[in-house]
Amino acid sequence: MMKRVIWLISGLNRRMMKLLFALALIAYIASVWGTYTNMRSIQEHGEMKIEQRIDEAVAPLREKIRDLEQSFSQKYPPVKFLSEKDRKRILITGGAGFVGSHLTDKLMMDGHEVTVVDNFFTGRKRNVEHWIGHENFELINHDVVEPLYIEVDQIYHLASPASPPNYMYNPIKTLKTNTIGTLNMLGLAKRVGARLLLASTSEVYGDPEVHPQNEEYWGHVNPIGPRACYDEGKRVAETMCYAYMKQEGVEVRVARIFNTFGSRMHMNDGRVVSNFILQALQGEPLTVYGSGAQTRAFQYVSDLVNGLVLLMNSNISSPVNLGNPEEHTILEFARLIKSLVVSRSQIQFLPEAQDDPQRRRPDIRKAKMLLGWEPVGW
Ligand SMILES: O=c1ccn([C@@H]2O[C@H](COP(=O)(O)OP(=O)(O)O[C@H]3OC[C@@H](O)[C@H](O)[C@H]3O)[C@@H](O)[C@H]2O)c(=O)[nH]1
Repeated sequence: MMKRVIWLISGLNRRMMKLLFALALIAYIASVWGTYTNMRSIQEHGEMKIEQRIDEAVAPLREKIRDLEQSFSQKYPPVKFLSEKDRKRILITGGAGFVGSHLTDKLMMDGHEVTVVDNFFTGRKRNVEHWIGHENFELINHDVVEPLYIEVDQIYHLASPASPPNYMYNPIKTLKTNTIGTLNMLGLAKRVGARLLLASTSEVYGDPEVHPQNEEYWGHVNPIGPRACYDEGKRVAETMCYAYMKQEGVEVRVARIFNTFGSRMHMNDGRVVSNFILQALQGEPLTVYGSGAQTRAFQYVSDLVNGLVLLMNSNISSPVNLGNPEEHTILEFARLIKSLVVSRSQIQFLPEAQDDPQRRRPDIRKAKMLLGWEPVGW
């Protein structure tokens, strides 16, 4: 009996022990789970706080980005919509230069796709920066002395330094640009079937013996003088155009550009208009080379750009003068600029520049008759 009782008690004890052990285990698991969930909630709370702080810090940045995005989409000058059939793919070599950048503006605003190629020797990114990012615009840092492989319908070949101090600074480079560069662009025109317009110059007439200069005149150029790198470079560039036209059937247009002025001429350009304006504004002497009796006629850049576009889209393959026929002496220009700026500057006479053309005035009857173009001034 006693044994049975002891066995019962010990049996009960074993069950109790098991029960107690199970309860202890559950209590332990519950406490571990409790601590875990507690820690998680603290962590989640912390994370929420951090996220909130990040949100607070980023909010003004997000606003700035939104403002910037809005300003990006509004910053371009207005561009016409052209249908696929009318929209052309146009390459402008030297498109970041003085004339090139104004031409870029016109063709972009007319709704075309414009690719500007420039080596930034005299051109400046600033001149076309207002188009950067526009879907119709592309800017390529490239020297035309190297071949270029792109698909285009029209090529305005303007790449070359144009101011006498600039083109004389590195005559070999000027020659390479106007010879190899022009060959490369004519090769491109031939490959892709594009029409090419060459920006030639009144300098092909040299120091002219015919006045005013018409397109029939062959010119009077010193082939070994300091200006020859540009004058002869442009003359042979014209020769190349007509060789490609005759031999390869390339469509060419040749604009003989006379003296031009306007915005985006660089302060250090060295040509007479920018020199005189800068000198007059700074109260420095206006530097007249020689007696000042040599003559020029100046057209405003917007007139020139209109003429270039008209010529490109015409059927005139022979050279066309683009310039303003209103001729004045350089001394008259010096006096005019001095009075317009209301400057106290003196006029200083410096030695005459070698081979400086003495008289220059375009005969623009051809442009008037065939393009309906004449300068309207500024
Ligand atoms: O400070 C100056 C600068 C120039 N000049 C004179 O002003 C006249 C015009 O000189 P520019 O340098 O402006 O231009 P140029 O007419 O000599 O050459 C220009 O011709 C036509 C274009 O193709 C080119 O842009 C450029 O070569 C020249 O007689 C020159 O000697 C001055 O008297 N003072």
